Amino acid sequence: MIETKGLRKSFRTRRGSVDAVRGVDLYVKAGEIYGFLGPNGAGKTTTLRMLATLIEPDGGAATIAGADLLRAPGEVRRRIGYVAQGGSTNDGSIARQELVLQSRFYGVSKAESRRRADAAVAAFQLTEFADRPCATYSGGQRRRVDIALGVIHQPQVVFLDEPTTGLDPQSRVHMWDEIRRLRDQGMTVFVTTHYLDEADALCDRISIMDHGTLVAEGTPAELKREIAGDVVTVGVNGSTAVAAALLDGAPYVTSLEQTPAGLRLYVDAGGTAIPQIMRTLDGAGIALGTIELHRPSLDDVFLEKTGRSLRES
Ligand SMILES: Nc1ncnc2c1ncn2[C@@H]1O[C@H](COP(=O)(O)OP(=O)(O)OP(=O)(O)O)[C@@H](O)[C@H]1O
Repeated sequence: MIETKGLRKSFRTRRGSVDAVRGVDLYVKAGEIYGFLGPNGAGKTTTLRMLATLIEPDGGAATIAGADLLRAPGEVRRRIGYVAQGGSTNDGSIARQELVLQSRFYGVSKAESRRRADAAVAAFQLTEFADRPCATYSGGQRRRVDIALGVIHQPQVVFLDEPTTGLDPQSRVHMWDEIRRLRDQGMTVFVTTHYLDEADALCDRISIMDHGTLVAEGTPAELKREIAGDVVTVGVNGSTAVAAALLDGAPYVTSLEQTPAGLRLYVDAGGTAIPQIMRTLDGAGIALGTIELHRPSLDDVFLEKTGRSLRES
């Protein structure tokens, strides 16, 4: 649905030039939620704006929903929706009217535009406030209106630039449901985010960008598995040294450390290793105190690829 090859963009500044995007190859499948993750200034928005035809790439190629970005940007524009970081509503506008206008803008008849606006008001749960000015909406309500506006012309692909930034946790989760609903209707969703938990919970696949290039791509689970497997911490009632001797060298344990709290085991897959660890200890008459599974986070992936933490950057 989206394919790019060597996409790049530099900006001239007073001090010289900034290579914002330095050759990005992306492949986004139809009907998936694709997350684009990276620290501030990584080049996410610049990439998104190129794909949404808002700025011209300096080089490379891209096809979006079957249309060529460089040769047929007008065609790309008709097939996509774009929701900017700050949204596009102003305080005085009224959601239902804006939805009708936006639909009319895409050449849809008045009657059909009204019908679509009513359907969007129901689908995005805007009924309570859709006929009041936007100035009176909460942050989450306003973001829902922004997204409803971005998809009123029923695009094949929608680009969402940080749709949940600034929302409280409950509104963020609500927004995830809205985004999943778009995917379930067959839309391809390309979403940028700073939030690791969001990328993890929401996205079918993600890529991580840093300094204008992609440093990792895959499903959240694949990326996390790729780096380290899982960690299981075990506390035993009795001799930790005996438990360590029993578990060290077990085929399902990659490596093992003794810690003040007990044992730290590195395993390929915690879900299968935990029952085996429990059986081994039980068979030797060692009473288990605690056992916990820790899965590596996307931050660990970023740390592994770039040498620094996404949270700190
Ligand atoms: N119009 C511009 N002129 C000069 N430099 C720019 C321009 N737009 C972006 N940049 C620079 O390009 C780099 C990438 O910026 P971009 O906005 O794409 O990053 P981002 O990953 O979206 O960051 P954020 O998460 O903060 O939105 C940054 O160094 C930024 O300062």
